[in-house]
Amino acid sequence: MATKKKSKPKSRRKIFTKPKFLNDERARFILGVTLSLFTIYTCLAFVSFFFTGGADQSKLDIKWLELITDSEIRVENWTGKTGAYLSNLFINKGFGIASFSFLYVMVVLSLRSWGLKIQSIKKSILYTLLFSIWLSIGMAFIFVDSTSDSFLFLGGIHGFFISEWLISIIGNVGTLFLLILSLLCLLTFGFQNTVGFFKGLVKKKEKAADTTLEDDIFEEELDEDVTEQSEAIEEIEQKTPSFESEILLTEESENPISTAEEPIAKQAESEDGVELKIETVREQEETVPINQEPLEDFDPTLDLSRYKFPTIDLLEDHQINNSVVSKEELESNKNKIVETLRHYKIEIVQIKATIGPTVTLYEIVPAPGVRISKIKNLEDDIALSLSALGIRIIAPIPGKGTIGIEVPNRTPEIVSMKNIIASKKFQESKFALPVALGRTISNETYTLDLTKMPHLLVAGATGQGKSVGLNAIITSLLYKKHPSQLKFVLIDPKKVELSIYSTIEKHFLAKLPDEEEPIITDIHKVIATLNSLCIEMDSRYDLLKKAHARNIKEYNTKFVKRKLNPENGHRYLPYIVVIIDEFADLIMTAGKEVEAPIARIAQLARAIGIHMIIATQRPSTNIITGVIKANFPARIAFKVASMIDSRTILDSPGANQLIGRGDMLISTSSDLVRVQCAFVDTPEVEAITDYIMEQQSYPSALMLPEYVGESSESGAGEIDLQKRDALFEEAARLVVTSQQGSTSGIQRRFSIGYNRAGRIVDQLEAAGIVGPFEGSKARQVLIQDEYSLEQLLNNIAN
Ligand SMILES: Nc1ncnc2c1ncn2[C@@H]1O[C@H](COP(=O)(O)OP(=O)(O)OP(=O)(O)O)[C@@H](O)[C@H]1O
Repeated sequence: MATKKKSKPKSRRKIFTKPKFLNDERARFILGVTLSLFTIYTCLAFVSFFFTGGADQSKLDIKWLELITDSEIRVENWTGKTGAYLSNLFINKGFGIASFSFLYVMVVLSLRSWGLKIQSIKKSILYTLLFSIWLSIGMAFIFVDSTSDSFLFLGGIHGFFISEWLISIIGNVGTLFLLILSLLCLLTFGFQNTVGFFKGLVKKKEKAADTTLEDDIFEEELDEDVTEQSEAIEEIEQKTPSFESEILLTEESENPISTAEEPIAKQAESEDGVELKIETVREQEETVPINQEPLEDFDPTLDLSRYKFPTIDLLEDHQINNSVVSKEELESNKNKIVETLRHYKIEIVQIKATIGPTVTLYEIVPAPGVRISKIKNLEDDIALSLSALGIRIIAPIPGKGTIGIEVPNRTPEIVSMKNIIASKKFQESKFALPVALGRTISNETYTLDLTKMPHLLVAGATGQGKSVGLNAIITSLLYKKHPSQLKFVLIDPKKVELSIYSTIEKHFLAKLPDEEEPIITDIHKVIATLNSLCIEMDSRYDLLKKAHARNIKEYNTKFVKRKLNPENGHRYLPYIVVIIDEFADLIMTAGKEVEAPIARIAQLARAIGIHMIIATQRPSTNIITGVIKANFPARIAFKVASMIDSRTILDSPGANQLIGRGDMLISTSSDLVRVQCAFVDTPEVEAITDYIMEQQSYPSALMLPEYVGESSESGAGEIDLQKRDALFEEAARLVVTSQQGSTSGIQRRFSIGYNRAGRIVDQLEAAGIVGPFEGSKARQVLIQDEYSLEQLLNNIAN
């Protein structure tokens, strides 16, 4: 079955898939070197051909093998027989000097092996081929006579024959027109702004014609205008520090006359200098559309522009075998409910059944005068009379004034992830981080926006569907997000559940810089990763502050609109989703060390796009502590063993009455919804990750900031203060004046790496300027004023 599943997507994939060995960085390196050297070699051979081709020509009309094996033959070409043969083949027998353009394709290929993309390979091959064909015909057409007695065919044999053929059919003029037309076609389809360029040329000509008449009259005023205008531009430049205006002004200043030539010149005649300044500002605004080309929106997906989102057929339809709830089952349950209520003298006016995937909701409207609390008190009796597990009474159903009794179906349905992903609701969802979880009792697709939650706590006894639930969450995000927009940090102390995602490391995962494993399993690394996320959080907050953005959405919009300059440290911020499977294991072994950074991220990370999903089998109060609970308002409960567990997770009973196999209660703010979790099997997840893995990736996983917490603790004692960092004194002054001893603060202030900043902090600790490492909190500053600091620095220096 598995083979059948996997073969499907493969048959649909592109013919030219990247060879497997190119996934290895070393192989790519060697290939890059080989291609680069070969490009240089070929280039030398071609150049040499112009000087030596005449002398070599008579020796090159034999096969290459014969040529290289015959030791009698000597050639002049600087690159030997092979070079001479190659150049003759390409230049004379092929495309003439247009053969040089093939070197461009080789440069593109070599650069790609080094990880640099200047153009798509397909495009560069296509355009180079078309251009070579055109140039070779063009060259042969123009130089048909001048090279007739030379060894060199500037258009190659290819160009010669085609041009001769064309001339015989449409004559010289026709061939010339055809060449012009085909060149225009090439330029128009090859470069986006060709049409704009020609339009611009025409306009410039028109303007020039208009203004020549006025030029003499306004010559003097123009000089003044230009000076005043450039002053005004300078003024604006100082006032508007934005990235956009910088580009605009540079372009403007390249051609100041053309802007001065326009209406401003006319105004100068009748109005004074102040007016002119105002005109200049308006003029500058109007030029934006003309200069828009360099300001085209930044596209974060461009690096992996050919990335294809997983297709729906990678998922399976598990719903085929679902059986429907029979009428007889519905009738029998209805009768039992009515009878039991009657037994307690409760009359009902209406009863309505809504068949859900796992349970059917019987909605009762009691007769007037019946108190709802009376029915609620009968919960246990009703459950007993229906003698079924998993009965839940909702009295009243919020916002409806009816009473709901959920009765499990005899054969629960499986809700396929395939149907949920294909649903209109999910497909058309505009959520920033859309998660499709399953189906509600009324068979609606249940989706939520993770950014709104903003974190999720998932709990449930073993075997009740937690892992499937986590896979459903991850899968739905993979179906909607491009690798540039989303990164996962996967923490899995159990080492098995999330390992399936390690293959998409370079597309979708984030990890510590020198970490080998894509999925974090070791407790020390978990602590370091969580603290590193805190650093990332701080640095993202700094970026938002600098950009005057309130949240990641606003920030990224500004970045995309090129209002934030990458040279000032700005970067496109992907969402980061941190998933911790088996949180209990972490808290039991590391306690506060994991709880503190988790709580900190949970409290603050909403605005900057870091969201956490923590899952546990053991929903007891020593694991889901008050701190954790307070920071995770959105919770999902699969079936748990006891009502106490249910209260621990949801603050209400109910999760203990679920029926398992993905039956869950989702609590968001005040809402509590029963949802049947979508089922996605491991082979399906594998098919999705394989599909992603086989596509072009980033060179590595996203690198989180370095965290050097623990090493600083042990290292401080061994620091040699004689080998102080060059920034030691400055950093000490910064720490004392700001009374803040954080490594990230020093890193930002001096624009240095985290490791170096960490070493400086170690030295500050050894010198007694800051206190010891205190987890994710900033260190205490032990020197209170600058005078004491200077004394201390003097002592160290002596
Ligand atoms: N949504 C679902 N629909 C149908 N069956 C499900 C669903 N979720 C889980 N199951 C069934 O329950 C089994 C156990 O699910 P899962 O592995 O997710 O449990 P778990 O809570 O993660 O257990 P553990 O905590 O021990 O890892 C699955 O193999 C599957 O057969």
